[in-house]
Order: sequence, then C-alpha cells, then structure tokens
Amino acid sequence: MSDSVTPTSAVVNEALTVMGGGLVGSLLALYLARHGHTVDVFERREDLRRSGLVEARSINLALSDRGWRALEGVGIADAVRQVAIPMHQRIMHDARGQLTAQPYGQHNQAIYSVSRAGLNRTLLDLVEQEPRVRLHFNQQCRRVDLRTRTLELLHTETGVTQTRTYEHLFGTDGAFSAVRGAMQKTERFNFSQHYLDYGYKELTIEAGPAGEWRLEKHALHIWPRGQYMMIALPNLDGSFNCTLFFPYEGPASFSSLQTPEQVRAFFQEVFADALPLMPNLEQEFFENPTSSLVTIRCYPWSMADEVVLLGDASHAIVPFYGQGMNAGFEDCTILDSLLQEFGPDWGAVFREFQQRRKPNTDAMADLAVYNFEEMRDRVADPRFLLQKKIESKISAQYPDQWLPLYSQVTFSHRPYAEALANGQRQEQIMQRLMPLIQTEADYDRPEVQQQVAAEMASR
Ligand SMILES: Cc1cc2nc3c(=O)[nH]c(=O)nc-3n(C[C@H](O)[C@H](O)[C@H](O)COP(=O)(O)OP(=O)(O)OC[C@H]3O[C@@H](n4cnc5c(N)ncnc54)[C@H](O)[C@@H]3O)c2cc1C
Ligand SMILES: NC(=O)C1=CN([C@@H]2O[C@H](COP(=O)(O)OP(=O)(O)OC[C@H]3O[C@@H](n4cnc5c(N)ncnc54)[C@H](OP(=O)(O)O)[C@@H]3O)[C@@H](O)[C@H]2O)C=CC1
Ligand SMILES: Nc1ccccc1C(=O)C[C@H](N)C(=O)O
Repeated sequence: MSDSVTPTSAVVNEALTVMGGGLVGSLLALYLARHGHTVDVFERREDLRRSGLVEARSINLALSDRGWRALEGVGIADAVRQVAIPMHQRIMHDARGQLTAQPYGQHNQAIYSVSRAGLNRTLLDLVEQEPRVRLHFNQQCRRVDLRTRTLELLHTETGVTQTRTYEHLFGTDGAFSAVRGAMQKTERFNFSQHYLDYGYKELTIEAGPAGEWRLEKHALHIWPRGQYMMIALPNLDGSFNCTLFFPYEGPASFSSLQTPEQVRAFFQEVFADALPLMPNLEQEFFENPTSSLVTIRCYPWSMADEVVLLGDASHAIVPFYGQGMNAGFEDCTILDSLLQEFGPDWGAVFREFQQRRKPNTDAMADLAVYNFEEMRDRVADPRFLLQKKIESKISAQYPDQWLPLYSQVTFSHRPYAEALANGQRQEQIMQRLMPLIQTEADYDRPEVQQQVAAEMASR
C-alpha cells in the first residue's frame, strides 16, 4: 500500500468496472482500490503473464516525468526504474552515417526506455496483490447498453457470452474503445479521427555477440530523412527496437517497396549505417504489420456518474512525442486528486475530470503531430540545432522565466495546454532573436544580450 494515496472514505462497497486491463486500466484499478473501492477489471486479451508465449518482439516506450509521478503514486516507480534505460539525448544519423547529438534537458534529465509488456506485467502483478481488485482475462466487451447499464462480454476462448450490469464504468479499452463506441451513438457526442498518410513498421537492431549495444545505449536514435524517418530505442538485452515511419504511397513508401531486394537496396541507400545491424530486415519488413497512425478526439468523456473514458479511449495521439502512455498515466494522477477532493461523488469527479483534462490532451495531440515534423526534418538542420542550444543558454541564464517547450512537456507537470501556449510565445521570441545569431558564441555579444534582456522584461 503506498503512502501517497489516502483512502477518502472508510467503507465503499459498490464494485467499480474497469474495461481494459492495459497500461492505463491496470494503473487506474490500483488507484481506485487504494481509495477503498472494489474493482472488476475486464481484459480482452489473455493474461500476458501466463500465456507462456515468448514475445516475438520487444516493444518499448519512452517513460517521462508525468508517467513516473503516476507510478510513484502507487509505489511502483522504483521497481520500474530497475529495468528502465535512461536516454539523455537524441542522436541523429545522417545519410553518410555522421552523428549529431541533442540533449533532451539538463545533464541529469532523461526519458526512459521501458518494455511495454514488462510494464504491463509489473502493473498486473501489483493489481493481483491488491485484494480489492478482481482481474478477468479473455473477456471482450462486445456491447454496452448505456440505458440499462449492461455489458455484454464474450469469453474469447470458450465463446460463452455473459451479461453483467455496472454502477460505474471506466472505459480504458484503448484507441478503438468499445465503451466509447457506445457513447458515440448518444446525442451530442462529438467524435473525430484523423489518420496520417504515414504508417509504421517495427524492426530490430540486433545485440552484439556478447549482448552489447551496437549503438550508444543511453540515447534515442533518429535517422531523419525529410519526409520520413526511422528511430531506435534501446532494450535491456542489447538490441534496439526500431520503428520506420514511412508514407503509405509515393516514390519512397510502403507501396514502393515490394520485394526483399528493393527493401535492402533502399536501406543501403538511406540507412546505410543501420543496415549491417539489421540481419533480419527483409523478413521483419514483410512479416511485421504496417500499422496506422491516428489522432482521436471526442467529448464528453463521461455520462453522469455512470461512465467515464480515460487513456487512449478518450485521447489517442500519434506517438511522436512519446507522451500517449504518459498522458494516460497522468489521467490517473488527476482522477486520484479529484477523488481526494470530492470523495466518491462520481458525477462531480467525472465532470471535473473531463473539464480539466480535455484542453490539455487536445494540446498534447497537436504537440505530437508537431514533433513528427521536428524529428523527421528539422533535427537535420544545423540552424534548428543552433536555436535549441541558444534556448538552453537562455534557460540557464533566466531559469525562472524560460523552460524549453520540450522540457515543459517532458520534464514538468505543467498542464499541456499551458506548455503549448508558452512554447508558441517562446518560438516567436526565437524568431526575432535568431537573425542576430550565427554561432553559439554570438549569444554573449552585447546586442544579443540586450535583445534577450528586453524580451525577458516584456514577458
Ligand atoms: C508505435 C507506438 C509507440 C508509442 N510510444 C509511446 C511512448 O514512447 N511513450 C508513451 O507515453 N506512449 C507511447 N505510445 C502510446 C501508448 O502506447 C498508448 O498511449 C498507451 O498504450 C495507452 O494505454 P491505454 O491503456 O489507454 O490503452 P492500451 O494500452 O491500448 O490498452 C487497452 C487495453 O484494453 C483492451 N481492450 C481493447 N478493447 C477491449 C474490449 N472490447 N474489451 C475488453 N478489453 C479491451 C486491450 O486488449 C488493451 O489491453 C506509443 C504508441 C504507439 C502506437
Ligand atoms: N494513436 C495511434 O496512432 C496509435 C495508438 N495505438 C495505441 O497503442 C495501443 C497498443 O497498441 P497495440 O498493442 O499495438 O494495439 P493493437 O494495434 O493490437 O490494437 C488493438 C486492437 O485494436 C483494434 N484496431 C487496431 N487498429 C485498428 C484500426 N485501424 N481500426 C479499428 N480497430 C483497430 C484491433 O482489434 P480487432 O482485431 O478486434 O479489430 C486490434 O487488435 C493501442 O490499443 C492504441 O491505444 C496503437 C496504434 C496506433
Ligand atoms: N517514443 C517515441 C515513439 C515514437 C516516436 C517518437 C518517440 C519519442 O519518444 C521521441 C522523443 N520524445 C523525441 O522527441 O526525441
């Protein structure tokens, strides 16, 4: 039991229903239980800890401060830290294999590569130790009747369907949420989904013969190529999980690479330094799925005191800032603080939750799209990198007035909408400043210092 979550009421008997035992659902169940509630979690997949399946691929996620805070709230952060790899910087690989580094923040700051399956497993282990939570696997929600508060659940192995009622339903069933699907059919429910013209494919950079990392371990690697890019995040076993973000159509696209020879020739031309580290490239390229990239927005997220959506079910964003899970975990932190404020007045908790959270996840959705342009294109531009260095000098000189946008999003708990607005104001200042600057040393020139001081005074 963690110290940081105070149960708000002594006896609460009503069982809560959490649909989806993924990253957000399992963390949410822990928070709800620690507020004294009994919780039933229904998860479509089999129990990934008992399936006996060795994962075909390791897939990792970047965890940062908002996620860490939510994990700390249930006392799990230290365990996760043991298996997380800090990434202090981006390392860009140009077409000739030349490397450039860009730190993410101050020298002690990093984003952390963690295994998605490992994290989910750790969360489920913790959930299982919590006597107030019951986990039900292989239970796929097929239908939600919002009027009668009834769920239809299909057992994916036996094919048996059961019907259950709920008092309070938490939809944490991901981007293609069945709970949201039912809400979409209610009056005045807003919904939009927007797919990028890009898809992604997961590939692997293999470990060296002694399990060593063949690229810098403490970095997120980027191969920026203008209209597309590849990235790589380190795994504990010495391998890297690579993701190719690539157009569906066009001259360099998934549709233009149809044969193993074409794939190899293309990688030889544009990712030459990575190719020798990817011995199974052709096989992975054709066996691994090409997945789509979507932003989903909706509102309202709740219905009276009956239903609420959290995580990707309410705000699926493209992955380019590495914030989707972090934002979903932050949902749990916010809900926890509202439970402390309102107790089990679910109508008030759900209403406040959606009102406080929606502008912030909308801002995060925009930031995520913005970061794709930055990663695939701007990081290859020396002027962009110079601008970032100047920004960190301003931040060092005026620490109370200037935190770079990336740090606001990644290393702070400032609401995302404030971070975005602040970042836009800072970008305007940089646009005025950069014409005066050609090198890093120019920052110390008197006219630059005067201009910076004037900008700071007028903020
Ligand atoms: C390529 C890629 C890279 C990413 N990288 C990062 C990153 O570095 N950092 C980061 O913070 N985020 C990242 N994300 C985003 C992150 O994966 C999601 O934001 C996060 O998984 C959302 O968690 P969730 O619990 O809301 O949804 P999910 O993780 O999707 O969990 C939903 C759960 O509900 C279950 N479910 C679905 N439908 C039903 C149903 N009908 N009945 C019962 N159960 C159901 C699913 O089986 C699943 O277990 C990335 C996403 C992608 C695609
Ligand atoms: N924002 C984004 O761009 C993306 C976000 N994600 C998030 O990460 C989570 C975990 O990823 P992962 O484990 O790979 O999940 P999956 O890609 O395995 O998706 C889970 C299930 O969602 C359904 N689904 C997937 N793609 C679509 C689609 N385009 N349209 C309708 N239904 C779809 C499928 O269900 P069925 O087989 O029953 O049809 C699939 O089995 C996702 O659930 C999602 O929340 C994932 C991909 C992209
Ligand atoms: N996890 C990811 C998955 C896909 C694409 C990007 C990321 C990132 O984390 C990018 C990192 N935040 C960056 O800005 O360099």
